[in-house]
Amino acid sequence: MALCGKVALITGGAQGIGRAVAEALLMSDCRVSLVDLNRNVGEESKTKLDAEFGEEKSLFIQCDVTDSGALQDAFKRTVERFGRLDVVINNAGINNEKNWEKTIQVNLTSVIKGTYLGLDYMSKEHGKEGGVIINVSSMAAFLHSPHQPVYTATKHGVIGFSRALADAAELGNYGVRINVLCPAFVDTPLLQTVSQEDNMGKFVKFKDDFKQRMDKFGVLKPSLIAEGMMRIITDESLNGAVMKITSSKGIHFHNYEPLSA
Ligand SMILES: NC(=O)C1=CN([C@@H]2O[C@H](COP(=O)(O)OP(=O)(O)OC[C@H]3O[C@@H](n4cnc5c(N)ncnc54)[C@H](O)[C@@H]3O)[C@@H](O)[C@H]2O)C=CC1
Ligand SMILES: CCCCCC(=O)/C=C/[C@H]1[C@H](O)CC(=O)[C@@H]1CCCCCCC(=O)O
Repeated sequence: MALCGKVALITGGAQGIGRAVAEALLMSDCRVSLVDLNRNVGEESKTKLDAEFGEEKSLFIQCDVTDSGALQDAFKRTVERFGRLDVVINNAGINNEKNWEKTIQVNLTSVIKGTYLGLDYMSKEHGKEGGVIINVSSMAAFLHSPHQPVYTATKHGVIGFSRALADAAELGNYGVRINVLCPAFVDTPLLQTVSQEDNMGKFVKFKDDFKQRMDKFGVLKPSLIAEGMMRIITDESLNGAVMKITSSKGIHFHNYEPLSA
């Protein structure tokens, strides 16, 4: 996909991985809608991006992705403002084993809703021009931990949903590619939550073990995740792909057996 003039919507775009991806897209002359719950951080990020790329290149929309109406409205406002939609990145995520139902709502249910909204605005089924959707999972979907059972479950779910729908998109000629990105530990504010009782609940007692895993596996920079994301966005051959990003192997893909049925 040639990026100049294209429009991307990123949930959780105010900070961390989402923010790094927004910068990479703006550098490629895309226009970007940052959809995020956190108004303060979102407005701060928008101000910084305005100074570097120009005010007209981005939009910040305060939105809780678990509020279906607000998420629908965020897509509508993005298309009203920029006139099109080409890239959807369902990235907003939380780590909360105490309020685990919220974790399912943010990390899985909202990713499903964001994907279906992306299809509404981009699929050839609806007379649109096509595009690409990237759903953010995690290496927790491959290397589960005792500290995050529900977080791990949501990240497994993101992969299953995205790969099944990617096949449907191909069979149905939607013109939309659906792929998954699975980072290992990344240096963002989310990583701080692993030692907080408010987030981990009874699993907080494993916090030292968690930190040992970070020491063992290393912590990646958000800019590397943005590099992987840009590869998925631009490589038109990728559909149903699961990209992993780790310290030991860098950017690479998970190999699945071909369907035998
Ligand atoms: N940081 C890490 O080590 C890893 C992160 N991931 C995943 O990457 C994604 C992004 O995470 P980070 O950038 O690390 O986290 P982060 O905490 O730095 O950023 C997440 C953003 O999502 C927003 N958000 C949270 N709940 C929301 C809601 N209900 N509605 C709208 N926005 C909401 C936050 O306000 C925040 O700006 C998540 O899905 C996370 O699970 C995956 C693997 C590793
Ligand atoms: C919520 C904050 C942490 C989120 C990071 C994440 O998604 C966690 C993944 C870890 C899992 O829960 C336990 C782990 O060990 C996972 C990280 C695994 C990284 C493996 C890298 C292997 C390699 O370098 O080859």
